[in-house]
Amino acid sequence: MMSAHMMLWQLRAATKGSFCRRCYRPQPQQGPLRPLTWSPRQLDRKETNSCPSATSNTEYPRVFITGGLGQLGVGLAQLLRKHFGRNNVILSDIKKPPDEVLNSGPFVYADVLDYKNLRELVVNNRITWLIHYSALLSAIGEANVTLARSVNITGLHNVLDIALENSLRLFVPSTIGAFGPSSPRNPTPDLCIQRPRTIYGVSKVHTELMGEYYHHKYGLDFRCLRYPGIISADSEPGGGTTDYAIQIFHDALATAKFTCYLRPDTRLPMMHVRDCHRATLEFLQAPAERLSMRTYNIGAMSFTPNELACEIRKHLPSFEVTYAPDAVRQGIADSWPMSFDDSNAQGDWGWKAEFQLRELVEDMLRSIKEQKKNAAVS
Ligand SMILES: NC(=O)c1ccc[n+]([C@@H]2O[C@H](COP(=O)([O-])OP(=O)(O)OC[C@H]3O[C@@H](n4cnc5c(N)ncnc54)[C@H](O)[C@@H]3O)[C@@H](O)[C@H]2O)c1
Ligand SMILES: C[C@@H](O)[C@H](N)C(=O)O
Repeated sequence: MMSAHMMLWQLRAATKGSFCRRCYRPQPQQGPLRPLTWSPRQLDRKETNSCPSATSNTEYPRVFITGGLGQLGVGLAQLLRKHFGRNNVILSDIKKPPDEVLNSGPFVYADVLDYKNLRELVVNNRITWLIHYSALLSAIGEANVTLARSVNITGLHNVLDIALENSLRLFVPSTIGAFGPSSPRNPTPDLCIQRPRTIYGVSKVHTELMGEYYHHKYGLDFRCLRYPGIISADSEPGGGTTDYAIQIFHDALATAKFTCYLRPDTRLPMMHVRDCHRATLEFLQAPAERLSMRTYNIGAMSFTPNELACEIRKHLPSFEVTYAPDAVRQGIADSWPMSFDDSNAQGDWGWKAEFQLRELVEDMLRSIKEQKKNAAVS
């Protein structure tokens, strides 16, 4: 049985092209829309799950972030709230939020494997943009393939269906990990062979292809950026291969010693977290006609552990690094791009990173020192 809302959506999509998410006026068609043939999932319980802010300003997008308590979600929510208003950005996760997150704006529990709950949240909070951050990253995914397959693939299917049914703009990040040993590695272009050897990479190629398929078949406004390794001072990394490039700063300041699980010459693309958040916002705001693709590489810099250590030594001359490569993470890193070609993102929607290695190191050391000082005071 098809819900009335879904039938209406199908009828509109089939007969008139896509519609404005707020006023339902017809919009220029972005791709060939065809009648749907699959059975939508049904809503069979009362929808009560809404945030107190569900009736706030409708001029701005209403944003919902899944997996928002990881390394990237809180910072992105902060930036989006500056632009769209505190109550127009709802963070969600399956973890308990710290006080400062609860006090900074709406937060709700949402498991991306619970389709009905997620749909209820999207409907009751009149969401227009969905940012899907829930995932198990590369190293932790290899340690738990079944869970990674479930969260990264089944979770994505739920999100895709909900985005389609509710005409959302859907952003899902991909990664340098979506490439593999047979991809060109230096630099890696947007379009090339992708045969990753991790469940994380496989799930992200699946994301890219499913999102693009829904875009071309049904007109879903799917947008995807392949992030490099993201470096941030104020949040813990979530079990990736690029995490060394965060831990190194904490250890450098704490003990002036660091043991690196990658070889000194392992080159990987990296990006400062503020560039990552800005890229995400700019890409989400880019007019559809400027996007010649739906999945873009974004780049900033590329360095090895040895180059990073040398840059840190300019500030902390006694800093020592020893190398003890870990077979799993070294194997993953050796199969990933060494640098990213992001010329399409630059040309289509004006992407340009602000942080290079020097600025990144200065900012990380300053931010961590400041955190330590604040912690000592409180
Ligand atoms: N951090 C990076 O360097 C990086 C690089 C490339 C791409 N990305 C992508 O960006 C996104 C965010 O990355 P991150 O570093 O914040 O990840 P993270 O691992 O730090 O956070 C992921 C979050 O997902 C949540 N989660 C797990 N299972 C869930 C479920 N069933 N339902 C809802 N939430 C669930 C976790 O609790 C966690 O808070 C991911 O999709 C990741 O693949 C990150
Ligand atoms: C690169 C990225 O996807 C993540 N930081 C990882 O290493 O798994």
